Amino acid sequence: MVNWGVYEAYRQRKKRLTIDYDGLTDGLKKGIGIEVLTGNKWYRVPTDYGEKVRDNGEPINHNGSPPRPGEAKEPIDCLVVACKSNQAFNGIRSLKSRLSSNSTIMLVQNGLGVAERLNQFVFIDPNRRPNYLHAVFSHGMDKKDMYNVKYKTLGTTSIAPPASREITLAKPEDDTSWAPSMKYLTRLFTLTPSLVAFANTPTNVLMYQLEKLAVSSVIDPLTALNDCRNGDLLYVESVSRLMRLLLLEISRVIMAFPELQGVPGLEDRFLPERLRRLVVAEVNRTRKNTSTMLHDVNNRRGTEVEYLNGYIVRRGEELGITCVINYMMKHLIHAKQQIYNRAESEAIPIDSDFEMQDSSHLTGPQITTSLPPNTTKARQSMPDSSKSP
Ligand SMILES: CC(C)(CO)[C@@H](O)C(=O)[O-]
Repeated sequence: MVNWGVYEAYRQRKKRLTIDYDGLTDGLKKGIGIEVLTGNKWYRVPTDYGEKVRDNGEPINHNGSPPRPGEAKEPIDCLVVACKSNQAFNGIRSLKSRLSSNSTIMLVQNGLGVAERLNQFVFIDPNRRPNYLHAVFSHGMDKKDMYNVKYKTLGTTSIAPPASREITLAKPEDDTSWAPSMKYLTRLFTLTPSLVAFANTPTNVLMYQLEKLAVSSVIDPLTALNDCRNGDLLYVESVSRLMRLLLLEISRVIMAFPELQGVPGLEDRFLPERLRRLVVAEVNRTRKNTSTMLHDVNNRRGTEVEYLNGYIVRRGEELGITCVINYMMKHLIHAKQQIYNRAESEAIPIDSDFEMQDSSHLTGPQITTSLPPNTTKARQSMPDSSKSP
């Protein structure tokens, strides 16, 4: 958990994580080991920590020495990271000393480019780098509160290692080079019925991820900039025009990806018009919702924009394709955050340790932690995304 406030909310909820399936609640009550992040260190929380009574009402006698959290240092074999891309980068960075070339990190995000940036800035030595798996989740869920989700529509979980950027047309995709922790994690997922998980090919998983990225790269910044619900984007002529321009660039970049060359049906699948239909379907499906980027901007948190539009801009640059509309979107989001922060520079609510540790320039405006408790100050955001974290 990313701070003690999050742990306290979990404790108040009687340590229950619940999934609501059509009114039937599946509560997971016990046996979950919890670690909490504080000052860039993870602490393992003893089961009785902060408790005076057991679940059955019996008082707990700590014999004068209540259990205290100790720093968690054990190596991690398998790590599943299902938070937003900017948080994933910072969270994994804080676990660096516990991850090795025997570990596997499963990344489950709408944004792309987390593994690349981890390799560039955190796991710089290729021989000591953990393995990665990507997972794409298509189950429909609604978050009711922090520990309670409602399961809405059946989907699947598709898993694969990252696709290679080298052109490997004739090379079959096999698992002979998979580390034991990659095989273990994949088996664990595929043997869990409710996840409907299966091992897929790297290119198939990448294409699912790119569809999600295209959809989020349109809906998230447009709703965050217009401060509106997803459904408000429909039937607005100026929005439709912007949507088409964004998707023209996104489609062009994706079709030039070296790792997708030769994939049958690529041109049809990533045609701007097909992507537009995906966006409109998602806007309709989530029309009453506010997007995560709008939430983040309004709550003065870092956003995923560098892993959505920013990813397209960076991949476009590598391929010689200039993406001015996506570049403008990401800078409009950064600008909005910087303007908010400057206006409130003496009173930014700090919402979590996680964000405070987010020293990444990727997430826009930053908050310094070296000030006295009641004084906060806007951090300067770096002018561009692609230098150092
Ligand atoms: C807009 C969205 C619903 C697309 O799936 C998602 O990216 C979100 O909530 O930000």
